[in-house]
Amino acid sequence: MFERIKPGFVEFSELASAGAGGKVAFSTDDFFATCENMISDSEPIFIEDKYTEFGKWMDGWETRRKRVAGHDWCILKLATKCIIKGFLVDTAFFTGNYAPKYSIQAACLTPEEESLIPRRVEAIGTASSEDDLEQIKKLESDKWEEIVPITALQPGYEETRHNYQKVLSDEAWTHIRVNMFPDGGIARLRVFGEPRPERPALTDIVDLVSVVNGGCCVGFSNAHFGHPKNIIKPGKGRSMSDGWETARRLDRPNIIEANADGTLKLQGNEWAVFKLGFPGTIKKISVDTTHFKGNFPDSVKFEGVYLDNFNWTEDKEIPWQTILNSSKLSANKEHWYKVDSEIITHLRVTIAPDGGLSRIKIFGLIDSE
Ligand SMILES: NC(=O)NC(NC(N)=O)C(=O)[O-]
Repeated sequence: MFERIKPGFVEFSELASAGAGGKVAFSTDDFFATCENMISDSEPIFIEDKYTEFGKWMDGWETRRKRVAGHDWCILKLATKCIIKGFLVDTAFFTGNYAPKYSIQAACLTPEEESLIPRRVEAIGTASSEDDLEQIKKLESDKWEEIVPITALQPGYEETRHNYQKVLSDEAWTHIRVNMFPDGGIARLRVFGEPRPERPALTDIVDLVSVVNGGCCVGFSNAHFGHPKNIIKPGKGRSMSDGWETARRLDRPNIIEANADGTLKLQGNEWAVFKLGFPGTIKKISVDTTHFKGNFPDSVKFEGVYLDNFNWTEDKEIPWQTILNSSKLSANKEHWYKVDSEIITHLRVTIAPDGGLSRIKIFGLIDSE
């Protein structure tokens, strides 16, 4: 194992992957392998003898060897407007064909500007037409700020594939432009950041903890198999690895005892705390244990709190208020609960005694203040 020590910014939500809601808006060349692969949620793989009619099948974005001036680039739409904290450029398996250098620009595009991007057709063996390139020039305004200058990449061997890059800008962006100099392949691009979406209308019922509405995980007790930031992503979980899964508690022999009446007495629990995108009141909760069959938690509890300064730290005494009393869960299923909370800024989800959740949703109304 050559896993490098990961930088702190990987704790932030990932906001470019397809599972988070990221999209490829444009790419200059998709000859060997399409740009969509670069934002796939799965880990890249290599299949020794797999070839397409265009060349070696590669699990990433790979362009042709350029025989004309210029470089290849693409535009990605992020899952939500966000402050970018850092990137992981993974060149896995691209060895003699990795992009030697890259840079990243970012912009906050209006819907009108976004509509200038030519319609994307995802297919290997394709390249953007002269018309598309002419059309997209209209977007090459001073809006694109360089947030990663031209930087060398390392090849996709196990010990060098993970190219991390910290970002210091505090501005919020909707799109990034990834430039490869001059051409080549990138297996995966991960964008870590803090969501900063536009405020939804006060009358809309929204999932206040969803990452696309600005929610983020700010603390947890255990994330051994899967990080709790996964459970606030949109859509269904892809597999167990796309959820929050704790280790089996080491005090297991003592955690499950029977009360005198035969009911279970569970001891110990695991928790995760989330900051909501906007303060609001919660009306409906969904807890989804999809994929967790032999390891769903026995029960779940939801609590909330309004913190004036909008900050939470583990060492603070927090006056948590119950929103959903401890409720039994079952395997591989979405559970719905009606609730009626005060205005909250933070949510604590407690599972007893341990196990995994796929997704949570808290539908409610944004506070008018
Ligand atoms: N063996 C290769 O990977 N060759 C080429 N790439 C693909 N995908 O065929 C290349 O050199 O760019």
